[in-house]
Amino acid sequence: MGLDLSTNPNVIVTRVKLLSSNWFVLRATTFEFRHRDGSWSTEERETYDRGDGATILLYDTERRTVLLTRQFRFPAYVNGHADGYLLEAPAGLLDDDDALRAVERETAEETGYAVTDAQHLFDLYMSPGSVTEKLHFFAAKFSAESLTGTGGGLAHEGEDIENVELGFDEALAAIGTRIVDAKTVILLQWAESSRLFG
Ligand SMILES: Nc1nc2c(ncn2[C@@H]2O[C@H](COP(=O)(O)OP(=O)(O)O[C@H]3O[C@H](CO)[C@@H](O)[C@H](O)[C@@H]3O)[C@@H](O)[C@H]2O)c(=O)[nH]1
Ligand SMILES: [Mg+2]
Repeated sequence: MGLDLSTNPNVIVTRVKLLSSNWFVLRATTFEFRHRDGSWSTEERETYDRGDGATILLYDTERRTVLLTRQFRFPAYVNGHADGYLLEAPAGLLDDDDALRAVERETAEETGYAVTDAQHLFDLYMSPGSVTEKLHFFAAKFSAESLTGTGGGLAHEGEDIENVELGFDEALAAIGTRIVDAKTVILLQWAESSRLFG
């Protein structure tokens, strides 16, 4: 993957080396890169490819709350987050589904809520220096009537995911302290800037 890239004439991929495919795929790619002054240099970049993902802000405007999840994230733990538990908007990898279907599936798996009317917001690269993933952002209402399952995540994947309903103002105030997950911050700030809660 990568040798066939041709949409940018200033980039010629010459070598793709598979470094790991233990869980997802880590590659080292060598390419010739034409700089703005016309000179060429040889560059190498590692890319971690987990496919794309989708995430969603579940909101209840009447009760003025959002529904987040809490789960253990080893990469955050290893990088200094004391207990490794993060508050996050529900999210997951697309696998073979389109983004809307994937976000409905992940919301059900992780929270137990059935989402049918998700609004697409935008698609963003979350860590473009090293991770290929583009994340598709959505928002949808949730209510007691749409709680149809148990949530919790997939036990056979080792997931143990808890629902955490927070007041919207409390969630906004927690950005940078209790809430340090980028996709979640983006969704909360989208809700604020679009005056979702008035
Ligand atoms: N064995 C094994 N399992 C893994 C590994 N990495 C992840 N998993 C398992 O695979 C599950 C993937 O769950 P998803 O819900 O599909 O993805 P996600 O990790 O929640 O990803 C979402 O959040 C990320 C962080 O914000 C986003 O990067 C991503 O786009 C997506 O939205 C994880 O919960 C974990 O159980 C690994 O290296 N080895
Ligand atoms: Mg997930």
